[in-house]
Amino acid sequence: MAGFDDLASERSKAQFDVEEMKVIWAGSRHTLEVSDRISRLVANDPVFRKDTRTMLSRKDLFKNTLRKAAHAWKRIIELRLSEEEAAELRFYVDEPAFMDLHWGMFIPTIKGQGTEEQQQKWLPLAYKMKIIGCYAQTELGHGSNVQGLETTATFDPQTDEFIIHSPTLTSSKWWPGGLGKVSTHAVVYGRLIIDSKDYGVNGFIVQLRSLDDHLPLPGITIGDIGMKFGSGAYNTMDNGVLRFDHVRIPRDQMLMRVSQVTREGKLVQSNVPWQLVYGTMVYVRQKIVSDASCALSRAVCIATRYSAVRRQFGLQSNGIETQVIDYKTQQSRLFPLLASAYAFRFVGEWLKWLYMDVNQRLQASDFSTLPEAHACTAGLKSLTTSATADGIEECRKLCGGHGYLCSSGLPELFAVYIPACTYEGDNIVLLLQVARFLIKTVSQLGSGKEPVGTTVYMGRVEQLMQCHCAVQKGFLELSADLVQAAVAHCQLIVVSKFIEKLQQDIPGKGVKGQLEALCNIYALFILHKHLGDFLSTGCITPKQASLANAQLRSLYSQVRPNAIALVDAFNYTDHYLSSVLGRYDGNVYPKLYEEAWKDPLNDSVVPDGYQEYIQPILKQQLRNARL
Ligand SMILES: CC/C=C/C/C=C\C/C=C\CCCC(=O)SCCNC(=O)CCNC(=O)[C@H](O)C(C)(C)COP(=O)(O)OP(=O)(O)OC[C@H]1O[C@@H](n2cnc3c(N)ncnc32)[C@H](O)[C@@H]1OP(=O)(O)O
Ligand SMILES: Cc1cc2nc3c(=O)[nH]c(=O)nc-3n(C[C@H](O)[C@H](O)[C@H](O)COP(=O)(O)OP(=O)(O)OC[C@H]3O[C@@H](n4cnc5c(N)ncnc54)[C@H](O)[C@@H]3O)c2cc1C
Repeated sequence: MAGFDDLASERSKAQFDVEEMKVIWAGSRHTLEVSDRISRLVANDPVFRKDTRTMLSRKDLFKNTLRKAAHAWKRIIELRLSEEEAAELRFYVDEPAFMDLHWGMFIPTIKGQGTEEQQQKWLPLAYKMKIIGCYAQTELGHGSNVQGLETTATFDPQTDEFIIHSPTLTSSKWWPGGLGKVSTHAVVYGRLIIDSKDYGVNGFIVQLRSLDDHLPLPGITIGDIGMKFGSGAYNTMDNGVLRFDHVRIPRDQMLMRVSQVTREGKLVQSNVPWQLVYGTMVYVRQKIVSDASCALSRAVCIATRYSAVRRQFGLQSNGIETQVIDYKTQQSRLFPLLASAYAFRFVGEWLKWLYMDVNQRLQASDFSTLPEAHACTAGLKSLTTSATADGIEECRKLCGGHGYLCSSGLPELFAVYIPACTYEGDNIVLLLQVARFLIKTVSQLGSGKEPVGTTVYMGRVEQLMQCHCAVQKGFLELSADLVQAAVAHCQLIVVSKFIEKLQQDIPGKGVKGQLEALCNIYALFILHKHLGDFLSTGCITPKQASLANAQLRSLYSQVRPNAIALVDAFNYTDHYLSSVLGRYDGNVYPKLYEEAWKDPLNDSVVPDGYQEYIQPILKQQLRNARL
């Protein structure tokens, strides 16, 4: 059978130790063991099947998601899974759901923005899921511009309460995941008003639904915002709308780590920067970068395996056609994506470290690295999600016609992934934040303040001072170019972190060599993509450009025999991939054929509607009627 033989033969060609590469990909032997065990647990549990997801109505789809979430929670309790194992389980269930926001944003917000007392009160309830929370920041009228939010939280000194109110239609909370149908509580961002004075945006814990019958509490209007892009995909999530009509909450439900409101209605600022109100976004952006490597590697795994199974043209001496993976054009589209998946993995690892480091410093009242952490998380979130969204679509095209079938797994992966370019900060808005950070750094050159961390190279580039003068003309006017500069800065971080990874001790036969090849492919591909910029700025000569392209072609040949093993190293189960084209065993054609017959349209041989709409045409009744 073609697929079986092809992938088995590909695996036998690998020039490196795949098991050791799995450890590198996972981050450690321990993480590999956990993710391997939990992914198999999910794959073998029939409740977590996802093969009919794209065919269900929204209501059935959503109910099925609730069933899976409840089952996941039951298994987590029964098996006494650790926090790490539970997170892996939710990851491999692979279905966006209210749980993501509860664990991924509600809990981290209370941890990051709540006082010790508030954490003690709310976290045990949230950890035991006695309450379910979401993150209600975005409104109908404002998402990117957080300081433009209109929801108000007015302090009432008479009752020692805040009155949460939606004064306009555009102040309706709009988008929060988990809000529409499930959450009992939310962290709501609104304008803090004391004695008619507006103190800007802060977070408040607000109960939304009764813990007895799940009905909205008085003064609260709540619902789902409707179908989103694609079938299945992000429609498993109840993104919601929420309006408040003078809803009262106790004063101690304002998250008070950054600033406190006293019983007398006095605002007291802590010594922490006010930007910590934005802290959850930094945390989630960091997480999104690691997730980008998962989504991209998944698409690349499907496209690489299928490219080795698929044969078109080029009859060889043995009478069989050429595997499409052997075409240089296929390699030049696929291998940079393979390299990007690894690059994003390693930059994600580094970003996780950076985030932990900044958090430790914050505990010790050292706020110096916060601006850099913000710029890195914002910029890398933007770069990696844009590249991943484009990369998934490229993988679909790399799979030809079959890539367009839902059973390839790629349409749903694309539909579920693309909002990552928008949520947690629109990618352009985030790059503008990076640009501001870069300009600020440049403006300080020569003042004796040496650039550090990811901007250390700036101290070595003389022309940057002139750049600063040019930007004085107007940030907005030059913003399209500044966004490009921000992307270039982030690309430099990605490449540097890949190189730093290679400087670590990397055990396993041939593993380091493969990673070096991928790192070079990533760097040279970026150079190739932006050749015009490199040449026009005199950073490289035309001769160097052509050498770089020749080197890239030679690297593709080096990676070719290892391509299947490099995607096997992701260690994905067939359940997680949910793709007929990406099956581990390569048994593509019989399974594609089998899948087609499962479509509900094939339940009957003659379709519903035949008598009303097809037969009259064929019998020419319609035409005769007109004559
Ligand atoms: C576990 C993870 C998984 C979980 C989640 C599960 C599923 C994920 C799926 C979906 C979740 C999606 C959730 C959401 O989308 S939540 C909503 C997210 N919303 C946004 O991202 C809004 C984007 N907008 C902003 O962040 C800000 O409005 C802004 C664009 C940054 C502008 O801020 P603003 O205060 O108006 O103005 P600036 O003058 O630009 O900034 C002032 C000052 O603050 C600094 N700054 C800005 N942001 C931060 C930050 N996050 N941290 C630290 N510092 C920050 C900025 O640099 C500036 O500093 P200066 O020194 O220059 O004054
Ligand atoms: C699937 C999904 C899940 C979400 N989940 C949540 C959630 O759980 N909680 C929550 O609070 N929110 C959530 N959101 C909302 C999300 O965070 C916002 O949609 C996002 O931050 C973008 O904001 P916006 O919609 O206001 O876009 P806009 O800012 O209106 O963007 C529209 C266009 O304007 C451009 N633009 C905006 N400002 C500027 C500028 N200053 N300069 C140049 N161009 C600009 C943008 O680049 C974009 O092209 C979710 C959104 C989605 C799609």
